[in-house]
Amino acid sequence: MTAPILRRLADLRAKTSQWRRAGEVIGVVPTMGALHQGHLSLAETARADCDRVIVTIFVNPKQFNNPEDLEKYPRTEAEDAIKLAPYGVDVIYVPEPEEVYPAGFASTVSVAGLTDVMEGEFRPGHFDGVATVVAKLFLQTSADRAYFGEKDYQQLMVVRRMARDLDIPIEVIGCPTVREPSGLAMSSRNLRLSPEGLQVGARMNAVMRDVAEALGRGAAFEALARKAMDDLRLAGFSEVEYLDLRCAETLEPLTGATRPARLFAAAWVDGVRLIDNIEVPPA
Ligand SMILES: Nc1ncnc2c1ncn2[C@@H]1O[C@H](COP(=O)(O)OP(=O)(O)OP(=O)(O)O)[C@@H](O)[C@H]1O
Ligand SMILES: CC(C)(CO)[C@@H](O)C(=O)[O-]
Ligand code: BAL
Repeated sequence: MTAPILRRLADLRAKTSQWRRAGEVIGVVPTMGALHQGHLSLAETARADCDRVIVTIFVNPKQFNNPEDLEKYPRTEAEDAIKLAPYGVDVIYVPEPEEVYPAGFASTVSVAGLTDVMEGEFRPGHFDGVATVVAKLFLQTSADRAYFGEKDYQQLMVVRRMARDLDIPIEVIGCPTVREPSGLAMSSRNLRLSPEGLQVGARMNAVMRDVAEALGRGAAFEALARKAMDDLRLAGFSEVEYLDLRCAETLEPLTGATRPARLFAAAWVDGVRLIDNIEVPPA
């Protein structure tokens, strides 16, 4: 059975206050819809972990630095509800825009430091939009636990910092990236890739895995990175925005796999911006 779709905060609160009174643990999975197996894996984990599960679907205009990206973002609400049916979620919260940003809305949540690099650098304003909407969704749902994908690893770190800094009593849980058999990280934006674009996209993870393996053998990042960026362009990416090796805990840049390290990339194909990140074994 498909879960009820609630569009009004008052209706959501009627449910959550009942659940809280009964002492039930509430989990939330925030999404922008166009659900795929990556999102569904978050719903599955939340279902196994919590008494009540809320999936939110809201295409948040404040986090899109690129108007064309916002306009082309896929919206597939009816299919999304059907895809969620087997996962037994309790409520799908699809707020009307004015439930999130009522007239006169004037506040921004901004996380410093972690947002200076990578996605923050190439998508100005993006993380202010994410932190603001996620803070609102945490407070609106009054969830005890929130589930985010490691595919957006920097976002996961930003959201965790925001919740701690603002004393929002919620545990932010990171879940592994779900991939296509080709290695391509599942993403709603993949829907906009041509068959050739899908093949190019898959090369991102393959190139990253080669770099991670060489780093694990003790190689220095600088030379590897230059070759890997060339490889990505040769594979068909029209632009490679970054290929960075960073500390998995602080996001500081690293020259080799000397600390818990992660490799991050962003590149364009078919006019679509793809991102990925993977753990790097210690050298
Ligand atoms: N392949 C994936 N594996 C695990 N979690 C994922 C995956 N893709 C997205 N998520 C997570 O789902 C949540 C909602 O993400 P979102 O709706 O932006 O989907 P998306 O596929 O990342 O879309 P896009 O990146 O194109 O905006 C986020 O926590 C995100 O990290
Ligand atoms: C967390 C999120 C739902 C906030 O709009 C979005 O950034 C996403 O889908 O990853
Ligand atoms: N996947 C993070 C949301 C975004 O790309 O805007």
